[in-house]
Amino acid sequence: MTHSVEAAMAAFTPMLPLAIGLSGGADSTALLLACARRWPGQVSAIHVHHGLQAAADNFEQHCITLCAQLEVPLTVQRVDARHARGQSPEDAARTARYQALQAAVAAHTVVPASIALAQHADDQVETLLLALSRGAGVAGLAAMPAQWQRGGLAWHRPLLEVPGADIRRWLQAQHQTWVEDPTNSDERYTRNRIRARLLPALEAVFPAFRATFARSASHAAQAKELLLELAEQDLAQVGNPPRITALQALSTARQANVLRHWLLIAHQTTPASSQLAQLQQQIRACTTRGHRIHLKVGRGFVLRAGAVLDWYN
Ligand SMILES: Nc1ncnc2c1ncn2[C@@H]1O[C@H](COP(=O)(O)OP(=O)(O)OP(=O)(O)O)[C@@H](O)[C@H]1O
Repeated sequence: MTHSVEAAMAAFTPMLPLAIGLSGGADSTALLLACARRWPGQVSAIHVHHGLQAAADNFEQHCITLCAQLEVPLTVQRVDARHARGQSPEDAARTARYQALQAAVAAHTVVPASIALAQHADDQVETLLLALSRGAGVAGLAAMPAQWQRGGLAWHRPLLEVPGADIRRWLQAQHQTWVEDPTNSDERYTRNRIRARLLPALEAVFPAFRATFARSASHAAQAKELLLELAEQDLAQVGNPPRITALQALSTARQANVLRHWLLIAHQTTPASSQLAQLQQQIRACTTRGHRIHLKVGRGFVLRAGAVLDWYN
């Protein structure tokens, strides 16, 4: 089931004070308005000024006007979101935004206990479809969590079960304006093509897709947790660096799971599916003293070092 803005707000019980990540678009404008009414004097806003588009100043101006009208303290954090090679502009902007939100929280006069972002049910479906289009595993299919802890703060997405159109209708009913992001209609971005072309088709074929896709994402999120627990136990068993004979004693799926975990937590790298398959084949074939393993994996190489696997880059 999807929820109305009112129902989602009724179910939202963050630790106060609360900061809202305010872009100036419809969704975060609605979230700020609803939260400022519900917890007067306990809500602040943070706007990250990307300087990416000419429209950035309009967003900032809207945030200043809205916060003044609601008597909500606003921090504007400027960032340089230029993207590094191999990183998409959207990813760079997102990473810079999370860092800026965190930095702005520390600079706030009243440090909030929680921070809320305004992603909604359509955003969740888009994230899930993007994950599917990349061939993601369970971790990607888990899509966006409704809450998590990071940097001593509780992060929330209270509108994650509310359809985007309902948020806009709610805002119109409150006679509240917002700024339309001009890049939202730019179909060079995959996310926007999904929104413009796929969501209407899904609506026609599976009218309940927002709720059912969200259910799948939460099943995947649960499976992701189990895989993580198992990987932690298995890594403790095979050791870090992992012993080859201990890896060989695991089933193929479990071995893949623990190898991915080892590479991520010990070396901050993620193997491509084909690299992992090759590595597993080498582990299987490693039955003699002289068997060499030396494979490109993620950002570096895995090699055999006697009885264990090692990694370098
Ligand atoms: N420039 C920004 N400054 C502060 N928070 C932001 C900014 N951009 C996005 N956010 C927060 O992250 C959430 C998700 O961002 P995203 O870019 O997916 O949405 P958006 O289209 O900007 O949404 P909205 O309609 O709220 O503006 C937003 O709802 C908002 O809470």
